Amino acid sequence: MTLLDGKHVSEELKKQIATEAAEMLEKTGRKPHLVAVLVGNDGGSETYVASKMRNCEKVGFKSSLVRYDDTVTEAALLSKIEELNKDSSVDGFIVQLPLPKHIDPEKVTEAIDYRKDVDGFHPINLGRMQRNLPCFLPATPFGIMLMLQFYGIETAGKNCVVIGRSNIVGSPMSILMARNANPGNATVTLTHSRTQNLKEICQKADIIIAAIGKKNFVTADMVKEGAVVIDVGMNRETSDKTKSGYKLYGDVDFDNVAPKCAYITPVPGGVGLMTIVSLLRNTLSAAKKEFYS
Ligand SMILES: NC(=O)C1=CN([C@@H]2O[C@H](COP(=O)(O)OP(=O)(O)OC[C@H]3O[C@@H](n4cnc5c(N)ncnc54)[C@H](OP(=O)(O)O)[C@@H]3O)[C@@H](O)[C@H]2O)C=CC1
Ligand SMILES: Nc1nc(=O)c2c([nH]1)NC[C@@H]1CN(c3ccc(C(=O)N[C@@H](CCC(=O)O)C(=O)O)cc3)C=[N+]21
Repeated sequence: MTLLDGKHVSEELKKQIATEAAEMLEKTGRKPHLVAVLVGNDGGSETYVASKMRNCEKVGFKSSLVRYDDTVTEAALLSKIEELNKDSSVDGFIVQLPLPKHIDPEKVTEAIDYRKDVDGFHPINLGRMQRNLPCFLPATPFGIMLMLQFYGIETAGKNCVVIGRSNIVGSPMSILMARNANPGNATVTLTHSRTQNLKEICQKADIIIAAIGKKNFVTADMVKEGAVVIDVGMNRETSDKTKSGYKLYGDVDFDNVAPKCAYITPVPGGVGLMTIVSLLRNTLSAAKKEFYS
């Protein structure tokens, strides 16, 4: 069993990003600039956004945080997005999800200029991804592709089962794995809460990508010997044994599944770190106008 080490891979990819950012500064006098919009004070979101900002500094980007109380109106948020769309000092921005119930995430996503949509959630980026056209790829699925590529894991012709069909992880993941590209060219089954016989479907999988949001959902009896298991889950439980006051669990019963796997990602230290590096990659691409002028 080989552990897919998100810490190692993300550090390697960040070196390359830092080099390119330094070259850009040299040539243009500008740093790539990412803005994160955070509404409310959800513990997970606070941690992830803080980590995104910290990583920007590490690779020589400028980063700014725009904070709102969870009582902010949808109109006020949309008007901020309009302002960020027009601000030429901002290369890319993200609105951290989830949003409070009174704000429609679909409206917010579509309001973002697709040329600054470094999360890759806008329908234009989604459609361009499906067509294999240059675009911002959604950070988590992109990070998983980078991880597979780094370890030279063969995906062509493999049976890939994605569990979960969210807009930000499962659905785009299934598109990327099925695309005629490398990595890609897998035979993909996209499963969700209405799927029947999930266990039997998983048992046939060469690659399982779990994005459900439930601790220990993927158990050893679902996994075939020699499978590749990618665990996207970030389930936080309070704990008095850790400094942070919480402990993170993936969606996979790691202790029992890992011995059967050819490759597996740990949580923490796996996909989450790749998500952040992908966001940095997209921000650099935005600053360089690699996809859109
Ligand atoms: N590591 C990272 O960078 C990231 C981690 N995450 C984490 O990944 C997990 C998933 O996130 P996200 O995609 O946003 O989650 P969502 O809650 O949006 O989606 C969960 C999906 O799982 C499906 N599901 C729920 N129960 C079952 C079941 N019993 N059997 C089969 N499928 C089921 C749902 O089906 P249905 O559609 O039918 O409801 C849904 O499609 C979370 O733990 C989240 O914190 C998320 C983003 C990035
Ligand atoms: N607009 C938007 N874009 C996102 O990309 C987005 C989002 N909303 N909402 C929530 C999910 C979740 N997500 C993670 C990012 C980093 C880690 C991460 O860094 N994880 C570390 C540990 C973090 C910790 O210690 O708590 C790890 O796995 O090692 C996890 C999860 C991005 N998301």
